[in-house]
Amino acid sequence: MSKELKTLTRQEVAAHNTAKSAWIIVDSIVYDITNFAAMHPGGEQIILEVAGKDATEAFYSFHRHEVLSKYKRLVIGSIVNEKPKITMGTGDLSKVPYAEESYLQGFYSPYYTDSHRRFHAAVRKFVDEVIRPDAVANDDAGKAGPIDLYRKMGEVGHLAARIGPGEHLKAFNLLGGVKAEEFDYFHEIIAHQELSRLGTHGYSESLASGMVIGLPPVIHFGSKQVKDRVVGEVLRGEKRICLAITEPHVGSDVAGIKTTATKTPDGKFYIVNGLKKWITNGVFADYFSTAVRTGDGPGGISMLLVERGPGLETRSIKTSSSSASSTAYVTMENVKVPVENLLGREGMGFQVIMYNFNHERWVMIGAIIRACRYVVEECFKWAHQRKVFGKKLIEQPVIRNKLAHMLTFGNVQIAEVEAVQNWFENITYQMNKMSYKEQSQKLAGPIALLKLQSTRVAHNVSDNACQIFGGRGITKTGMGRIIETFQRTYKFSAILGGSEEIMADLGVRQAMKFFPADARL
Ligand code: HEM
Repeated sequence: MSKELKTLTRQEVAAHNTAKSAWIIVDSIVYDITNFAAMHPGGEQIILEVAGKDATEAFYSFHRHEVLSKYKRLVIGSIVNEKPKITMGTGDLSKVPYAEESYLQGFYSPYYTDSHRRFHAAVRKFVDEVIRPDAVANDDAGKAGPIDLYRKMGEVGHLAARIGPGEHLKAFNLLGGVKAEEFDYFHEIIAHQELSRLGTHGYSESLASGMVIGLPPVIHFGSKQVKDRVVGEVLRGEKRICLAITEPHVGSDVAGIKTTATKTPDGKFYIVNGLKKWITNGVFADYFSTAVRTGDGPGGISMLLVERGPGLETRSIKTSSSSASSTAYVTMENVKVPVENLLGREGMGFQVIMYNFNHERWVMIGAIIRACRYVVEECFKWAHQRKVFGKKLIEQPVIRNKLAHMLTFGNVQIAEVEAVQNWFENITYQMNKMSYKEQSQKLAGPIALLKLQSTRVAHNVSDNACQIFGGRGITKTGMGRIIETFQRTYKFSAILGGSEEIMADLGVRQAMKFFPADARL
């Protein structure tokens, strides 16, 4: 039974100013901390010092707003004729400048329509209500999203949305009432970015990052028989898939993979032997879209859908991210795979892998930009909450300068996060307009360069955010939680899907292809 809340005057609260009866006011709500004080993680004395008083400012100097929702049991009432000023409802848009993409903060956009806004509002609500409540605890505990959460994501078409526009969407009632026909890459990126906004890198990764890169090879290159069996069950969240390309000795240089697939004499199976490393979601995956060697050289690479079974083992790798991402070391020893599970033709593996690389990198760019934006929001809030040397941080020019560096690019006043966002939207628009073939020809270079630029921006954002948060920026719990996670995990995007160095080289090499023969200084 819920307890009855009182309406109290500030004088009434002031009378409860001792350890025997201690009440405090935080944002017009009255908390009875009498029994809690001795258990208070920040210490008994500090909290009793404000007994009987309005402790709003003191509270927000040391705690995230979410602490209050965890301690609702301490609430006994509210101050007469006052209402909370700090309202953060689930699913709400942030009003902090630059905390949302500009189309969500009252600016015009040539790209986003009502359909995108509807989709955004519904995805945000779903993520905040269904996924967010356990995200931090699971990320801390290294626990991946459970299969029933996958199923919920499947039911509302969130998994299908993360694979992008296409026929596969027709089987789902998409969030926001969006029709499969109107769904484009701007819708898709919303589905990815809202997970990035959780601020729990490992846990967010556990929610189907493996599928985002592992399922497209099946959709585009699988035989009808394999597709009919696998695509639906993965998109409904019943089974899970990952992409298995990298090996202990092979990272960005895919041509060097050593895992072999040899046909049995009757031609009915491949026997797969080899090792795969850094396989996101591999720990719990049922399916592995796997790069194997069926011959020599780059033309000897093929893609196979390997299913979990005898001979295939996975173990968790501890990375800087939470173990929730379920990144795996995979051993395949004499794993028997039906030849029907070949994705594309034998020797076509390189094309199958490359086919999805642009999309994968584009997803990663969208995710890291959104994570940067979240960090900027945290810094803005913190700079307004935190007082040092008698002033709010935001009143210190040095802090404004650091914030400016996140929002600006060097001395040129172009917003760093906003700049990459704008280039990103331009590329996304090209993806909506171009055929897949045209995208492959024209966008590999720009996407590579933008990925490089976005992770460099992330580097600067992380660095400045850490300085602004000080010790809290390197503390896992409390005010700096998001910053600590970000500085520990942004490097994933700078390495996975092609390292910054490879991206730089690829970007310039692609531009060279279009360099006119008659151009001279
Ligand atoms: C409803 C009232 C309050 C509740 C439920 C509460 C709860 C908590 C919790 C859960 C933490 C651990 C924070 C974390 O690591 O996430 C904490 C830390 C702390 N609290 Fe409170 N608190 C309350 C009020 C206050 C007030 C009024 C003050 C100061 C006057 C205060 C001062 C602190 C300090 C100094 C810390 C340690 C912060 C740090 O590690 O940097 N608390 N409190």
